[in-house]
Formats: sequence, structure tokens, C-alpha cells
Amino acid sequence: MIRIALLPGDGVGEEVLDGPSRLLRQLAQEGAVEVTGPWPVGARAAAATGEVLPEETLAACDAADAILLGAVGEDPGVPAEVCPRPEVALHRLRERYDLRISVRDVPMGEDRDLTVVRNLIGGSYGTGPGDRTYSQDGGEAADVLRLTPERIAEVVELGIDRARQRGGGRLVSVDKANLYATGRLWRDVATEVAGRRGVPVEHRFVDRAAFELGSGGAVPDVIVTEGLLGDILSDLAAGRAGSPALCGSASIHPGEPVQGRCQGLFEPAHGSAPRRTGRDQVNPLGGFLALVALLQHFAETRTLGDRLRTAVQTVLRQGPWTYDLAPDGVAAAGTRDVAAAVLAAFDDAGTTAATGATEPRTAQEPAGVEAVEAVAEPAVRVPADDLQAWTVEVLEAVGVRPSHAREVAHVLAYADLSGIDSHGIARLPAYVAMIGSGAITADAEPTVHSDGGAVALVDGHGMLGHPVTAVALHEAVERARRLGLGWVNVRDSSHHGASGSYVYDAARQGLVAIAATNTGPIVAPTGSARPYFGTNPLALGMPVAGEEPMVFDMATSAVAGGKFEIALRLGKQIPLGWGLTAEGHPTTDPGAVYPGKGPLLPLGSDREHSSHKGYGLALLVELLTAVLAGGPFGPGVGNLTARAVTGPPRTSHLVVVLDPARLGDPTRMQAETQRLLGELRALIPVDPALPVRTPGQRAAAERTARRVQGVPLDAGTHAALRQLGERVGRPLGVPAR
Ligand SMILES: NC(=O)c1ccc[n+]([C@@H]2O[C@H](COP(=O)([O-])OP(=O)(O)OC[C@H]3O[C@@H](n4cnc5c(N)ncnc54)[C@H](O)[C@@H]3O)[C@@H](O)[C@H]2O)c1
Ligand SMILES: O=C(O)C[C@H](O)C(=O)O
Repeated sequence: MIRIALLPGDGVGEEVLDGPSRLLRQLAQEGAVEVTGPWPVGARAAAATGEVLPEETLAACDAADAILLGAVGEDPGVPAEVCPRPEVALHRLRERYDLRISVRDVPMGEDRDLTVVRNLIGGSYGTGPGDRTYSQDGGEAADVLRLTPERIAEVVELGIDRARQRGGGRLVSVDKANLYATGRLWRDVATEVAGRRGVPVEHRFVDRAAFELGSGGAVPDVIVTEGLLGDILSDLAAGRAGSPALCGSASIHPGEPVQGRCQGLFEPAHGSAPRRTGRDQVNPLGGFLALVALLQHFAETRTLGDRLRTAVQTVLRQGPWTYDLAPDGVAAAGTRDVAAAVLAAFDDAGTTAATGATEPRTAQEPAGVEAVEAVAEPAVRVPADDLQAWTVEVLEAVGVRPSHAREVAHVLAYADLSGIDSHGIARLPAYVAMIGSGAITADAEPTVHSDGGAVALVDGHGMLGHPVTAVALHEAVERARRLGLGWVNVRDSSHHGASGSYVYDAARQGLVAIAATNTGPIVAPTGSARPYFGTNPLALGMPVAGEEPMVFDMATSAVAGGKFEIALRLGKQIPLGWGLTAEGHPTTDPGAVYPGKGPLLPLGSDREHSSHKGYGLALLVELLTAVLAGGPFGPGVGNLTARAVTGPPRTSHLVVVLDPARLGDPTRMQAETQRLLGELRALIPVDPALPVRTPGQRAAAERTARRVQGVPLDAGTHAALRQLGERVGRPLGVPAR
């Protein structure tokens, strides 16, 4: 469990952290975090103890994973001569934990943040000998700006990671390459890192970037830049957002902590505002945004961070507002009222997310399809982060480029966390086998063909489908932002995992997305017993006010082939209607159908139950993917499921992304979606033990539970993964829970 040390500090720090502290104590009571403090720091600490950073505070910070700080600086209760430089406390903390990267998030409208990532130690913030000189006679002063490729690369890497966490977005690298040598180095390194990770990057001179930010131009998702430039640009962005309080600031150490447990310091970007201290006037949202950044930094509290971010957005939209944000004619609220509104919105978001989300799986036995897919008594549970990191290692060991390996791990982790056990880590051995046989190419890059308009075609060059689809998603999102809509077809790819992962990533950015793929032929069209189509999934993602996106993600067959794999591993029967024997007879024996024995059936299963509709949907996917992209269709597609791999899969995909803001108020759309889903869940169920659910509802609840409990693995999967690890020299050494 993560431990947080509270350091309210000087001036308005205490007032601004009051709301976030109360929330943390509530979360601590619920067992989600540990909290210590308040610990003294800054001018107030100096007045009380003679030290800006007393020993007890340092010890508490060493023992915490993260520090939540209010402000250090001028304080109306502490004369300047008692503590002339309170900010030294901040510098010492940064140095002690080597918090050398700054990440600032500025809310730029409906659930969209601009993230500015910059170096915080070194560069223009250098503190080396001779970095700052001021001649004795006052006739000259100099500051040295020194950068190395390593320092730049880690900033850019982190910027790309942040963009990836949100499912992509516009990455802009800002420099002054037309004047400074360090700017040229910055541009070279940013180009190299982005190229290596397969991410498009735009370059801007800082003056142009400032103009675009200040004049209402399109706001990037992530800016990576030198420390001082980022300092200025993030304030400019907060100005555009409407208040200096609209910026949560994180100082982070990349890698293992260097001292104690501390990984980062989180604070509002504004200062101690001494003249407003104690007046219940200042905007507390900076404190909440700092806490959002903190909670989102750790995998185990990320969902809580997302929920708090939604709560802040709700208050930004509906009020109450402090003096800096209150519209003309609306009375300004006080710090305490705004904080109370955020806390209420946080509780509401929790209630919404929890409504029916947790009960079905815990309060009742799995029913229907779930009866077969549920790993009821897992052999082992493994933390999702460990599995994800191990996946990257395994794929790199067999020659997959690191950025591609990370994409695969991201999609598998989505499935593993969401309870889509048919498409998570269990698929890794098959991917590695296909790389080994040469059916999948490890060492290539997708290429994008487009005239720059709304439509693009991505060529996957026979690579793993996950990084190829990630490129398609990125292209589609960029077009949706720029043109309102992006339609991207993909050819010559392979299995891309759970299609829902891609639409989920887009919907988390406030966009509406559709994804589909064809796959190896195992499903018989209505009227035939011969496999022709794949299980051809179709997925839709929609953003929803105050809760996780709605993701509807389904195979167009009665079930995905992966559910036969689970039934076989668990030794379970399947319901009638999933597949036929080789002789065309209905069966409950998964082994009589799969792999490659008899056909799977389309959604609907038989003519009496409208299987023509499932067949029609499979055809629709085949047309929209393969035929449009110019790839093979039907039996021409390579077969992963049947494990009789003779050649490359040559799979085709489709990713479509729409910016709903082009159709009207996206806030209204999200609220209406939420209302619609809420009405469905409120319908009186036929069986009170089986409440009506909405698509993706169980997956969202699973994500919350599995982040804490770990990913359940059945004995067969666990054994297969261990063997795989031994074979590629990366043993699955993760601790079992
Ligand atoms: N890459 C490929 O080639 C490929 C092929 C086929 C399937 N898949 C993946 O397999 C996964 C599983 O597909 P599936 O068809 O077996 O999924 P499924 O039948 O488990 O679920 C389909 C959808 O229905 C929703 N749902 C389930 N029960 C519900 C209920 N009671 N009320 C309301 N909604 C409910 C789910 O949230 C989901 O969105 C998907 O992620 C899919 O993308 C991938
Ligand atoms: O396994 C496949 O090839 C397709 C898909 O993942 C499925 O589960 O049906």
C-alpha cells in the first residue's frame, strides 16, 4: 500500500491541502492508502524549529512513497529575517530523492489535460560548480545551461509514457534549436527517442509554442521540453485554463528510489500567496490536482486518481468557483466550499462506478458464458504490473523492439485486468511461437499511407498486431482531433488481442471509437459446417460522465475462440450452441470443436436463433477490414487459433475515431450516456439475483479489484508461462500472491 506524507507548509498551503488531506484520511480508513503528517516544512518550520526541513519531516518523507506538499515560501506569520529562503526546503527534497523530472498537468477543458514534462535538475536548473556566477563588481552574471542526451532522453521517454497511458495523443517537443546548441541536441534526441518508440513527434521553437498556447491554438496532449521553457509554458497553459491553481505539479525520480521509499513530490504549481492566507479565498483545486497526479502515478491508486480528476472536472464545470474562476455575475465561493464540492463529486463518482458494478460477480455465481470463462480458484495471482513488465522482457528477448513489446504488454494487461482472460497473458506463448516460426516479423515498423486527410492506411509488415493497431489508433486520434474524424484501415498485421483495449484508450480521451479485426477462419457461416470467417470482433468505446468508458467489445461468433481455450484448460463443458463437431453435430465437448476440429458458430448459433445476424456481422467486419484494406479474407487469413500456422496471418483491422465535440456539447453527450446506462441498470431484473448490466460494467469492476488482488492465472496458464520464461531466459520470477 502506498504511504503518503503530508507537508502543508507555508501561506495558503494549509488551506489548499485541507480538502485533499480529508480525502486522503477517508481513503486511509478504507484501506486504500496510508497517510502520515502533517509534517512541518518551509518558513513555518524554520520559525518553530530553526530548520526549513526538520529531521522528523525528512524521516517521514524517507518512509513515504510520495510527498503531498502545500506550498513553501513567504508566510504572513513568519518575519523574512527568521527565514529568508524557505524554498531551499524544496530544493533539498528534490536533491535528496533525485526528483529530476517535472510533470505538470493542466486541465484544458473537458477531461483533457496538457501535460508538460521537463528536466528539473540539470539543464537551466543546473547546480554544478560554476553554473551560476555573479561577478564581485556586479558587472557580469552568467548561468550555464548544460544538457546530455541521457537527461533529455528520459524526459522524452516519460512524456511518451504519459501519452501512452492515455492511449496516445499529440506529442510536441519544444526547444530553441535556432539559437542554442542545447536546443539542437534536444531536437536530435527527441527525434531519435520518438522514432525508436514509433511515436510521431512535432517540433516547435519555444516562441511559436508560446504563441500557439497563448493565442488559442490547438493544445497538444504532451509537451516535452527543457526545464525553464517548460516552467514558463506550463504557467502560460494554466493562464489559458483560467487560474494559476489549475496546474498539478509532480517532481519525479525515474527508476528505483535513491533514498528510502520516496518516488515523488506532488504540489500545486502556485506559491504560498501570503496576502490571501487565512481568508478562505484561494482556489483549492491546485491541491486536488496535485493529489490527482500523485494517485495516478501509482498503478494501485490510478483509478482513484482518475475518479478525483473527474470530480475536479465536475466542479470546474458546475461550480462553485473561487474568485479566480467565478463567471461574471456569479458570487465567488470560499476555499472550503469548493473543496467540499470536490469531495461530494468524488463520492458521487464512486457511487456511480459502484452501482451494480461490484455486485454481480461477488454476490452471485457466474452465469452463462461466464460460467466457463471464470477462473474461480486461480492457481496463483500475480500483480498486473509484474506481469506487464515480464511480458516486455520476454518479447524483447525474442527480438521484439522495446516500444512494440510495451504496446503488446499494454493490451494484454488491459485484458488481464478487465477479466478478459481469453485475451490476456495466456496468449503470450502463442505470439512467441509465431515469432519463432517466422510467421510474425519481430523487427519492423508499421508504415502509414495517407494524403493527410481523414483516412489512412497502415501497413503492418507482418508484425505483432498490437503495436500496429496502436499506430492506427494514434493516427485516428490525431485526425479526430484535427478534422473531427479519423478512419484508419490496417493491412498485413496479425492478432491484436482484445479490440476493446484500443477503443477504451480513445474513450478515456473523451473520443468515440470503433475497432474491428478479421482473424483466422474458424466460424461457419449459417447454412454451412465449414469454417470460413474468423471470430471477427467489433468494439465500441464511449466516454461516460463520472465513470469508466462504456466498452462494448464482442466476437461476432457465439463466443471468442479464446473461451474454448479456457474451457479446455479448466476441463469444463461448453454450452450447446458454441460450436459443432467435425461431423456437424452440436456438442458440449470443447475438445470436439477446438482447435481446428469442428467449426465455431456465429452469434445466434442456429437459424432458429437468428445466426444469420452473427454471420452478417462477421461479413460486415470482413468487408470493413480486409476488403477495404486490400488484405486476404476468409480462408486466406492465417490461422492463429488452430495453431496450424503455415504462414503469416496477414490480418486486417479498422480503427475509427470521432471527436464528439464536433456534434455538439461533449459534456451533454457524456452525461446522456451516463443517464442511459443508469436507466438500463435500474431496470427491474427478471431474476433479482441477476441485475441488468451494461457492457463493460463488469470489466470496470474487475479492473478495480484485480489492481489490488492481482491477475488470477489458472494452473495451465501459469505452467505455460513458466516454461516460456525458462525457454527465453527470462524466468517468471514474479511473486505469487
Ligand atoms: N483479436 C482477435 O482476433 C479477436 C477475435 C475475437 C474476439 N476477440 C476478443 O475477445 C474478447 C471476448 O469476446 P466475446 O465476444 O467472447 O466477449 P463477451 O461475450 O464476454 O462480451 C461481449 C460484450 O458484452 C458485454 N456483456 C457481457 N455480459 C453482459 C451482460 N450481462 N449485460 C450487458 N453486457 C454484457 C461485455 O461487456 C462485452 O462488451 C473481446 O475482447 C474481443 O475483442 C479478439
Ligand atoms: O484466437 C484467435 O485467433 C481469434 C480470437 O482471439 C478469438 O479468441 O476468437
